[in-house]
This record gives sequence, structure tokens and C-alpha cells, in this order.
Amino acid sequence: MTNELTGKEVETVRDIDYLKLLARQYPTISAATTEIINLQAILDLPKGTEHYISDVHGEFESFRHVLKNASGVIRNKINDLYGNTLRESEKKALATLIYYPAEKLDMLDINEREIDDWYRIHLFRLIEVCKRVSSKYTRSKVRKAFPKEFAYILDELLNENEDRINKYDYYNKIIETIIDLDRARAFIIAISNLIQRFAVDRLHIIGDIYDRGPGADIIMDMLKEYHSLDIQWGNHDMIWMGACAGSEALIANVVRITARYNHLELLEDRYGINLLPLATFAMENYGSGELSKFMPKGVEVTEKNQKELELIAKIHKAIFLIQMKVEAEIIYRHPEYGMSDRMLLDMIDYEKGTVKVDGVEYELNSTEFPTIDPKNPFILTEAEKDILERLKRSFMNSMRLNDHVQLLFSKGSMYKVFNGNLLLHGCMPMNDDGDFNEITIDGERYKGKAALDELDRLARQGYFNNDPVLKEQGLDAMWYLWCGPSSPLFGKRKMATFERYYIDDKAPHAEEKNPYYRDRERPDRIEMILEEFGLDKEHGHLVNGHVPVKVVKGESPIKADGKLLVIDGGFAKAYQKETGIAGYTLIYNSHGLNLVSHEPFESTQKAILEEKDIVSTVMVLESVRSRRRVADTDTGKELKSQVEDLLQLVNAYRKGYIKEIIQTAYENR
Ligand SMILES: O=P(O)(O)OC[C@H]1O[C@](O)(COP(=O)(O)O)[C@@H](O)[C@@H]1O
Ligand SMILES: [Mn+2]
Repeated sequence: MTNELTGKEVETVRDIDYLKLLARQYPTISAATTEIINLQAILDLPKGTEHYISDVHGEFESFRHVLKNASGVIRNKINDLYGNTLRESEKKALATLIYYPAEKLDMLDINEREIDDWYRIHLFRLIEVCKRVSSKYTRSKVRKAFPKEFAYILDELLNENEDRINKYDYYNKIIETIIDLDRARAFIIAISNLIQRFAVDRLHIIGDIYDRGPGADIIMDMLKEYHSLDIQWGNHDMIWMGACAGSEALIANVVRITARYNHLELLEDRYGINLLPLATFAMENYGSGELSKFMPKGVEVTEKNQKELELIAKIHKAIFLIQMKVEAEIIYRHPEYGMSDRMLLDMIDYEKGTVKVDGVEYELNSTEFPTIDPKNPFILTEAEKDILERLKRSFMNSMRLNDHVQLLFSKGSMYKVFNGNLLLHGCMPMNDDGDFNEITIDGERYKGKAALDELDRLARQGYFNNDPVLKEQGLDAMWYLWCGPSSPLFGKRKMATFERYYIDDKAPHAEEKNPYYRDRERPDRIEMILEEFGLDKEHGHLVNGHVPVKVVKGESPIKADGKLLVIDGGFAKAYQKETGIAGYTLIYNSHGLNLVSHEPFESTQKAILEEKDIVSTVMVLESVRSRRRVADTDTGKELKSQVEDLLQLVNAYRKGYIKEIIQTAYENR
């Protein structure tokens, strides 16, 4: 008891050692009270804007555009500011200047005499927009975001003192000087970037950055530079994380999908993965057979590219059969995964040319299996073993890939609870009667939140642990997350990859979805999930990606009375036919929650030239009468508890439990 504050008036009993530590940071009553006042001021500010994006699938140009226009946030600010005082075309041009300042300035077609005028008008406008978007933040936070070279003048321009005499002249003078010194271009670029940065306070990526599109690595580079973000892993991110950690099965999947979408240059040139041994092997073994099912998607075969596309198809086929073998090893090691029906190489009648899937016999569309011994179909040939070994080395040693995967681990997780909402890529696996699925992981049974937490831990173990047994446990769990029937990132009974390549009959191609997808229209089910994560079922939301919302077929992204929002509208070009749009995003600001739908993005060049915004409609899901404040957020909760601590500290000073620490001039020397 001697260590505790026990005075009658002290409401909460706190550990005095903790207060003494705090006293080092706030050594006097005055320092502590100043901080309390600062924190109270922050609590009163409007809540920062959250931006939710999902299933970007390597489409780096559309992603970059959506990041830049903040799903319409910047355009709205321009509208708020200039309502009827600017023409539509001027507002559009100003928005595009903010998104693509360098490119837009390069295209300026103005004569020498008028350019200074143009700069003046636009510098004024940009400063106004910047003031508007930064008004939600404390001065200190705003200052920290300034680029060094313009920090001083930005501070002057954005926080210009209302009482200054000749304020107008002072302000003008700064702008004139920027123009005279030939710094207008650099300043416009800097302030435009600043506006973009202030438009969004927090970015949430709900998974599937990787696969299908051309530039997941470029997206990762952008994310590395982003000021505040979290990532919920998608099944397509997990395969790259597992491949980098050394999972042979996931390496095979990554190479297969990258070949399928004709982006092998991503592996070879950008991640430095050597595909030569695999290409040589593929040419030797799959020289003459049927390749049509393995030709890359989305490219037309011409006389010029035919040879190259055929080589990619051979690589695609060779790695797929390697995948079937190494996946069988995992399934065999883990009977608890319940996936033995996926060991299909064993179910093939190699003479008859048929395969048994779920008890039904189907005809194969090709019987060419040059690398498979029908008696031992799962045994890798020596050449295949060698290829895997070399690929593994390449994947594990790729610096650029490790860099990106480390970001996925540090900013990412299986799910995220943020400001009262639950963010999760795929689903909460359930059984038919609506309870959470129980899964067995390494002998232990888990369900609900505990299952997700354990899978999260295991994925990290797969990458960070070098003990062979623990590493294998982790890597196998990562593979399960990719395609296991109770994986929250996958959520389907099976992944019918073999069936889609080798069986023409469409019946076995169907991938039956987890009961979650049937029940997710029911508010009570979503409420049960929110409660499982300690969230308020009345006000919380669940946000999913993963399954494209088929808007053309009348599907809505808003489910369970608005408690569930599905924002995979399909950035992936390959899926836009089905969805009819190019993706949904969410904006959660101090006024409420908005769902934004996007038109297909054609190209950056078009966005700049035609000043296209691609935000098509904004649906207001919820709007609040009184603005949400920082006090209502998770950060607010933390700040309030800091205020509590500081009040205790002030009390302890005032009651004489702790001495103020005042350094003498001598000590300060
Ligand atoms: O479109 P592709 O390349 O044929 O891939 C289809 C496969 O992708 C999946 O849909 C998984 O990817 P998603 O997470 O993007 O849905 C599998 O269920 C399916 O087998
Ligand atoms: Mn997915």
C-alpha cells in the first residue's frame, strides 16, 4: 500500500511509480495542465476522415487515382468552397491540378505574359483548399506534414494571423515572392500533395492488393509512403506472404496466377525471381501438348506474340502440376484440414482419361501428364524438386518482395477493429445452424475471434520463425488461409482450380460458399459477429471485400440493414463485366458514412486530359446530426485516459505526493 495514493480526495487509486514516470515528461503542474488543455482541444476537433478501399488486385493506376481524389473528398471540399462562384469546368480543372500537379503544369498552354496571373490565382485557390482540408487537425499535426523547404511559408499562409495589420499585403507579398523566385511550380506540387495528405486521416485496405492486375508491387510502394494505414490480409496477399516465407505450395500458386494473367515480368524484372529453370523445364516437358486452357488471360494471340504466349502457357501448366503435388503433401500432413478430397491426382484414371470429383466421374479434357507417375502421382520428379528449391531461394531472398511482405506484416492483420467497426476481408466462417465454425489447428480447437487470432499468429510464425517445425506449421496455416474451407480469407468449400483446367463439364467448377454468405443478409447474424469482437451491435458495422458485388444483377453492397458493407465492386478489370462498375470505396467522416461507387478507370492520361474523376455516385449511409468528434473515436478514448492520468498527476503534485522537478540553470547547462 505504501506505493499507492491513498488520500481521501483521490478518486482513482493509481500506482505512484507510474505517476513518477509521467512526472518526468510533465515535471511541473504547469506542464501537466498545459498538456491537459491541449488534449482537451484535440478531443473537440472533428473526427478525421477514414478511407476504405478493397480488392485492388494490382490495378495500380486506378488505385493511385482513388488515393489522389480520396473518393471524392477533395472534389467535395472544392464544391463547399466555391459553390456557385466557380464554373464546373474550373472546379474540375482545380481538382485535376491537385491530383496530378506536375503533369497538369507540364500541359499548361499559357503565354509568358499571363502565366504569373495564372500562378497567382491558382496559388490562392490551393491555399484556400489546403486551409479547408487541414482545419480538422491541430496546428502541430499540420506543421509536421509540411515539406521542409516550404515549411515556413506554409505555416505563415495557412495560419495567417487574423489580427495582423496589412495582412492582405503580407499574404500577397509571399505569393509574389514565390512567383518571382521561380518557385511557383515546386510550391504548387508541394501544396497539392499536402491537400491529398490532409483529405484522408486514415486509410484502410480490406485485402487483395495482389494478383490479376499488373502492379501490386507499385501499390505496395505507394502504401509504404502513406501517412497512416492498416491492411487486412486478403487470400491473394497471403499467397505472396507465404511464398516469400518459403512455402512451396504458395510459391507454385503465385507463379501460376502470375503466368495466368500474363504478368511474369512482375516476378522476373521487379521482384528478381529467376524463372529460367522453370521455363526450360516447361519447354522440355510440355513441348507439344494441348495448351488452350493455360493460355494467359486478357491477351489476344497474334503472330508476333504467339510463341511467347505459348511459352507462358507451358510454364503455367508445368507449375500447376507441381502445385497439385506439393499441396497434396500439406493435405496429407493435416488430416484436420478435412481436404483429402482435393488430392485429385489420386482420383484420376490415367488410362481411361477420367477423374472422380466428389464421387462423380468426369471426362478429362486432356490426358497429357508427362511429369506424373500414375502409380505415385504425388511424387515430385528430381527436376521438379530442383526447380522448387531454386524458386524458393529466389522468393526468400528477393529484397523487394521481403520489403513489401514486411509491410504487410507490420501494417496488416487478419482483421481490424477500428472506431467501432470490424474490418475483415472474407467472412466469419459459420456452420449451417448459424454458429461459428470450429477449426482444429495443430490439435487445438478454436472458433470465432479466437480462431482468427490464432491464424494471425501462425502466419507471423511462418515468416518470422526459423525453427523448421514451427516454420512449417506457420507456412501450412498460410496455405490453409489461401484455400481452406473454413478460412476467413477464402470462405468456400473448395477452390476448383483443377476442375476449371481439366474438366469441361461446368458442374464441378462451382465453389460452394460458406453459410456466412447466405446468412450475411440477416442483421442478427452480423450483430452476433460484432459482439464476438466486443463491438456495439447497434452502431457498429462489418466491412468486407473479397466477393465482387454484381451491381448489374441488382446486387447491393449494403446488407443486413446497413450493418454489413461489401466494398469489392471489382477494381480488377477481369471482373468488371460481372460487376458493372469499377469498385466501391467507403468514406467515414465527421458527418457520417458514405458509400462511393466508381466508374471504370481507363488511364491516368485520360484522367488528366479529360479531367475525369470516376466517382460516379455517393450514397449517404448514415449521417449524424451533431458532428462526430475525436472524442468519439478510438484515439479519443486513448486521449481521455491520458487526460485522466494527467489529472491524477496534477492532484499528486497538489497533494504533495510528488515533487515538481525544476532544474537549476546550472543543471540545464
Ligand atoms: O478468376 P480466376 O483467375 O479464374 O480465379 C478464380 C479463383 O479465384 C478465387 O475466386 C479466389 O480469388 P478472390 O479472392 O479474388 O475471390 C477462387 O475462389 C477461384 O477459384
Ligand atoms: Mn479475396
